[in-house]
Amino acid sequence: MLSIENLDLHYGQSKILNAVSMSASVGQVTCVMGTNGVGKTSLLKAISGVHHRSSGQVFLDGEEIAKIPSYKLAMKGIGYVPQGRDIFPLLTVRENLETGFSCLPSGAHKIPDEIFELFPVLKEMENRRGGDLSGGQQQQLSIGRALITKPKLLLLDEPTEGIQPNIIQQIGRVIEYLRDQGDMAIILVEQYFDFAYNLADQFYVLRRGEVTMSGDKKTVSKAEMLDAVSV
Ligand SMILES: Nc1ncnc2c1ncn2[C@@H]1O[C@H](COP(=O)(O)OP(=O)(O)OP(=O)(O)O)[C@@H](O)[C@H]1O
Repeated sequence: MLSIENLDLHYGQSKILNAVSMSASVGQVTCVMGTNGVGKTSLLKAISGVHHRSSGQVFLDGEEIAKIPSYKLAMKGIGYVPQGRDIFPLLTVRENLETGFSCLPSGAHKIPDEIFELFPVLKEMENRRGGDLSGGQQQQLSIGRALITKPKLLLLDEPTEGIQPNIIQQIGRVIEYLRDQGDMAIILVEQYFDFAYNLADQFYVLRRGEVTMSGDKKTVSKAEMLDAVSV
């Protein structure tokens, strides 16, 4: 459903991604792994249209999307949970969720019960300001807000960063649930190796902006994957 071919990305004169090719399929979690600063976030920015690639092609269900602005890509089904969460601190939890309505036709402006079933704390905190939530609660809100847009491709940028273990487990269960529903592709950028390994169906390892290893979890051992990430 997502296919990337020879993607280059620059910030000014600095080349950050070099000929990256990858794909992601519906019903699978595709993990992008790598140490700090290798270009994982930049890759998600290129897919979501937040920062456009310099060359290469990105296809969503066969349509070339590399030059489409991010708000239009959100309407086409790309849900983005950015690193740092980007919650609107002065809006309530409900209002944060409702910002996702802008991607939906006016008849569909309702928060599905499923969001509160997946993240009960969002119901409890519905009228609290986003800025008053803990980091873990904000992460759940950020994922919930992306799900409101009914994505067919969900991009998650380090959802475990700075989050307490019980919420990490809960987020892991939600990712598994979404994968098993079988109607979206999930790209998970993650540095927490065990979390990523447990969830991954396929993976790509980035190093200095290049894919140095990729594979299917069925054919690559955990030790091989860990070696590739740690180099
Ligand atoms: N807006 C920007 N302008 C210039 N350089 C940038 C910008 N954003 C990121 N970079 C640089 O691009 C490189 C890749 O950054 P990126 O955030 O994509 O890496 P990352 O793998 O996601 O790292 P981390 O795990 O630390 O988030 C880094 O060297 C970073 O300093």
